[in-house]
Amino acid sequence: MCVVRGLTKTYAAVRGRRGTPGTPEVRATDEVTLDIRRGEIFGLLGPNGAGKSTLVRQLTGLMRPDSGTVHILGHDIVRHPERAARILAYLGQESTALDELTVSLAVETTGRLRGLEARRARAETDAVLGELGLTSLASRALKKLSGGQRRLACFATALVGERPLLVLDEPTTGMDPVARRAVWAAVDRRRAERGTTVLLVTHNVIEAETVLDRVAVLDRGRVIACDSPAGLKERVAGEVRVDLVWREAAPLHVPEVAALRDRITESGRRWTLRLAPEEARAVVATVTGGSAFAALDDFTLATPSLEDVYLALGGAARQGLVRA
Ligand SMILES: Nc1ncnc2c1ncn2[C@@H]1O[C@H](COP(=O)(O)OP(=O)(O)OP(=O)(O)O)[C@@H](O)[C@H]1O
Repeated sequence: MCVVRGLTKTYAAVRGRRGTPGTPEVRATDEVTLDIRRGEIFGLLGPNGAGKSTLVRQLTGLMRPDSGTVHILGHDIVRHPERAARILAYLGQESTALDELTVSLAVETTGRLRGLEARRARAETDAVLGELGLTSLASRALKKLSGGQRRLACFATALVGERPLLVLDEPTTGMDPVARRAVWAAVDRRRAERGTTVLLVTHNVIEAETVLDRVAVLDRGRVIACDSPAGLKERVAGEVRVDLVWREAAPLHVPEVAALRDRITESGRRWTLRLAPEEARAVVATVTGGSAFAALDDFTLATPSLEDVYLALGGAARQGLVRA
C-alpha cells in the first residue's frame, strides 16, 4: 500500500544574525525505509524532534525529500505530490484553515473538495458527525470550540470522502476519554469495513499499544526498530518493571536501597527500575521487609509494556547502542 525507500531530508543550517546563534543543519529523516500494508494500523513512535512530522509531510506530498522514493497504491508521490490528495486524508498537528467555518460546513466543504457531489457530502457529514458524537456542535464555528472538540472536528474532516489511507498526526491530543474512544472506534470500523490503512503518529504509547498492528520507532531521523507491539516487547522480555512509591523520601540509609540509586528513573516519589526477574524479587524482598517497608507507600511489578520498549530503545539509541 505504501512503500518508502531511502527517504532523506536535511534542513539547511541557518546563519545567526546580530549575535544570535545560528542553527546547524539537521538531518530530519535519514534513509527511512518502510512498507505499510493495506488495512494495517501502522504507528510512528519517537521522541520530540525524532523526525516523525517531517517524514509524514514527505509521505503526504507536502514536502519534497532530498532523496528517496514514496509510492502509495502505486503512485509515485515524490514525482506527483498532487496525487496524494486523491489517495489519502492527512490530519496534521496544526489547526485547520477551515477555522472560521462551522463544524458541519468544515466537514462538508472538505467532502466537496474531495470530489463528493453536494447531497453525498451533506449525507456523509451528518453520518460522520453522528458517529463521533459531534452533532450537537455541528453549527458552532471551529474556532469557538474547546481544544479537544476542535481536534475531534478536524478528525471528522479527515474521515469524510473515504480515502483509503488516513495519515493522523497525534489525532487524540487534548481529547477526553470519550472522544478518544470515538476516534479509535471510527478508525477500527473503517479498517474492518473498508480495509482503510492508517498511519498514526503518536507519543501516547499506552494508547497506541491497543490499536497498532505494527510500529516503527524513529530516533534522530532513523528507523531503529519496526515490529508488532508484541514483537517489540519480546526484545525486553527478560526484564520486569518495578515501581516503588515512597511515602516521602526514599530510605537511603538502607544500603540495599541506596545501591539502587544509579539504576532508577525518578519521578517525584516514584522510582522505576527495569530488572531481571531474580533481581526484581530481591528488590521486592528488601523493600517489603526491614526498615525500608515503613517508608514505602506502594509498589508494583509488571511485565514490559510498549512504553518500556520505547524507553529502552530510546535510551539505547542515545548511548549509541542500537543501529537499524
Ligand atoms: N522547518 C524546519 N527547519 C529546520 N529544522 C527543522 C524544521 N522543522 C523541523 N526541524 C528539525 O528537524 C528535526 C525533526 O523535526 P520533526 O518536527 O519532524 O520531529 P517530530 O518527531 O515530529 O517531533 P514532535 O514529536 O516534537 O512533533 C528536529 O530536530 C527539528 O528541530
